[in-house]
Amino acid sequence: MKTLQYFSDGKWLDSTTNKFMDVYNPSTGEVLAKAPCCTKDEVEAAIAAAKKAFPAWANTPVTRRAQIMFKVRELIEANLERLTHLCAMENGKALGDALGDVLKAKEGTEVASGMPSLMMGESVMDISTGVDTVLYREPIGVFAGIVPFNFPAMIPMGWMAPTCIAAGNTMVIKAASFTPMTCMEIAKLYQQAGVPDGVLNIVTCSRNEADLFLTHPDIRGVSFVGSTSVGLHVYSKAAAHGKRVQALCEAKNHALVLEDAPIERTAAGIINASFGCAGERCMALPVIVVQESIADALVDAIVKQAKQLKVGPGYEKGVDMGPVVTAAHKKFVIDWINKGIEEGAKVVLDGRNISVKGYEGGFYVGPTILDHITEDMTVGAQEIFGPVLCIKRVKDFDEGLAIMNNNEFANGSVIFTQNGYYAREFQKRTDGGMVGINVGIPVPVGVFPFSGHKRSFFGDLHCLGKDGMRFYTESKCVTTRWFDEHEIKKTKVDSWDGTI
Ligand SMILES: NC(=O)c1ccc[n+]([C@@H]2O[C@H](COP(=O)([O-])OP(=O)(O)OC[C@H]3O[C@@H](n4cnc5c(N)ncnc54)[C@H](O)[C@@H]3O)[C@@H](O)[C@H]2O)c1
Repeated sequence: MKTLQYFSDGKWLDSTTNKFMDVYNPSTGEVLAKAPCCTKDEVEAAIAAAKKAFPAWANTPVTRRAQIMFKVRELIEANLERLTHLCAMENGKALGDALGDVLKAKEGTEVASGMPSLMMGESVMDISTGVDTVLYREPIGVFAGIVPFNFPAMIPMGWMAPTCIAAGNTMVIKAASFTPMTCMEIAKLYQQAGVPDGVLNIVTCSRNEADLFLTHPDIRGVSFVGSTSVGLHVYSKAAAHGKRVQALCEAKNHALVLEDAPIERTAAGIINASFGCAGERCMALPVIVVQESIADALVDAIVKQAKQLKVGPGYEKGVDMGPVVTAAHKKFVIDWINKGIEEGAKVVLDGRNISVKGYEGGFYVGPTILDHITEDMTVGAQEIFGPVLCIKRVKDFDEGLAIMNNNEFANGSVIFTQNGYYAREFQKRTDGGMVGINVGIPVPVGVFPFSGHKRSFFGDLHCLGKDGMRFYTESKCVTTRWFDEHEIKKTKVDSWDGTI
């Protein structure tokens, strides 16, 4: 078992604390590593290192910063297999899902390599007065990143660090306590690529120490991804201390399936979206709203395909679905299934008692499908973050859409139909921020913002794309009057004769 170090001011350090957090291998239930609970002093020292590194990094030409980011991209590419295995090992997700996670970290660095054009300013010249106005964007200072366990590569090292750093800021990331290792391995690649000491720092710590980011005077902004309750706390506390904040939070994404949707293809899209990453992703599809006329046929097809999924250790070839992240989360998911049954759901596939031979200690929950979910059942409304699919039956498009929008979260929403009119109506009227048409998951693309709505997001600027770049920079507007070259025409108000 490995004792992890934290990364501060370009050095990998042992924490002085004697408190550690267990990092499990969820596929076996064994402890894989111990992550330090960094002390308040250690977190403060990482913030101080980021502050010290900021002026030189901000003054490094943006083209040079972009070059370094491209080097990081090449190193991620060269280490793809190793990082994918590590991600599958610490998180439990299947290799294909882990590869997707790491590839998204690579994509983030690719987009950040285009920072010179992303940060390009604007100018306005007023010939009559000889005044030019130039708007440009500049880095802000030290940012904090607070990340969840479910995408150990993509979120810290694809959504946060590349844009933040390429824009000229410095950053301290609080890695997820359950899954800090992939993030740390990618941080080593940043170092290898030439990111100077102190520009990127990674700590692992408890909530109390992480809370320091929200009030510390040297932290200018906070990027948070996690649950809605913590997100609201982070958003309100950090904003009250004058920081810019983006908080990406929970989801209960629904898919509407209309009666003209091809059953087998739709079921395959749903299987991937609902059970990929064992349901532990914010774009997962935990609720299907299906038109009554095809409901039985669709449920049969989903159940048939779900039964074929191979559940096992994420890092083994041929496995479709790994375990959930911890024993406590397994219990949470099973408690929700039980609650759904108490509320009146009909279990058509039950994953509560699954056992994987040779891996009996792993945190497995098999694919579970609950049918006949109605609007009064909380199981169909609250985030479970596990492989649990709820089926709601409706008579038509309007009823389905109304049910989907009657949801406190609005991260993503999807429709399966061949009818162009309904597809268009859906994109206009759905509350979801990320919308899919005939795809199970509207995948975030690095050049566009990733935009949840309602209680799935708090803040003004989303992550990724131009919004991400704007979050990590502030604009400066410079007005210049060229006295030597232009005669200044003054408007004489007292000479106005009243004619309009
Ligand atoms: N909307 C999105 O894009 C998106 C993406 C991925 C995950 N998520 C959400 O993340 C959640 C799962 O992740 P989780 O269980 O790690 O979430 P969580 O809210 O428990 O923790 C998120 C992070 O916040 C830290 N934290 C907790 N209390 C804190 C405090 N008081 N001050 C500062 N930091 C604190 C945690 O240590 C962790 O690093 C799910 O709800 C999921 O929907 C959302």
